[in-house]
Amino acid sequence: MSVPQQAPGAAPPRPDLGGEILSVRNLNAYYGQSHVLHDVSLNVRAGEVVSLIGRNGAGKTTTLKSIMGVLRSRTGSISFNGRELSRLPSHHIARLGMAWVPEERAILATLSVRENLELPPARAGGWSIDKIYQHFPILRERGHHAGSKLSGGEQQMLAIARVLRSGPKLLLLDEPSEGLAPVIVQQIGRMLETLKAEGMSIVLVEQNLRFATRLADRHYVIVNGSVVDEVARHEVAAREQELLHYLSV
Ligand SMILES: Nc1ncnc2c1ncn2[C@@H]1O[C@H](COP(=O)(O)OP(=O)(O)OP(=O)(O)O)[C@@H](O)[C@H]1O
Repeated sequence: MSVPQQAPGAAPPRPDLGGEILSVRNLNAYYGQSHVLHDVSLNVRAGEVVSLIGRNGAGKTTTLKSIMGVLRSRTGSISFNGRELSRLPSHHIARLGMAWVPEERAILATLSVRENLELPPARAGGWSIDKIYQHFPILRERGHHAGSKLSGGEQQMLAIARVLRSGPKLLLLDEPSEGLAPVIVQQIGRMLETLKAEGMSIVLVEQNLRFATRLADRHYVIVNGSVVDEVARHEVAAREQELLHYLSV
């Protein structure tokens, strides 16, 4: 697999990025006695797309779950818009403007696309259904189809669109390209590019390097529960082999 070519050092830093929206410091996380994350530190600026890349079992999903408060057995500091989250339950964290789209997508199979979109309570700043349909017309076309009748890619789009209803400031996306055909992966990529253009901040967990490098401004490499490297977008081409090595089994 090759990644998009960029001249090393050529990409300008994004002057449009805001201040730090998420700051994770020395995060340690546990499943029972099992110590899975070791002093993970990372940060995200407003409007930035940051990827977490690494092999199966590296700790990417656990990092998202810990940030979102779904996994409570953790230590360290997680600051979101300057607010410390590490003692808050996940529903409180969601109300502060963070949204998690898990790998399993969790859309409701018996409800239609529209009903799935109507289910989350619309909050101030949340996307209206019209805005969602305008940006992602495939969901309008499928509006009356049951969740179970959607393709994997459409389910993924619906799962992402649904969380926009609550007006999140930061999206945590767990392997949105997982299990999808290349042409569908491109559709999801376009959807995320649209969100990026709208100024959304995103943490993207990926094993698909091509997909991650297309979207992300920076990459954190996770190996055995630790962040071992950080690679900026403009360094990707020069460090492609290293990145591929991190992901190879
Ligand atoms: N519920 C759980 N109970 C115990 N151990 C777990 C649990 N979930 C994950 N683990 C272990 O924690 C480690 C990190 O898993 P995690 O799911 O975060 O990895 P990942 O990088 O997201 O990889 P994948 O793409 O396979 O999900 C792995 O060793 C995994 O076996």
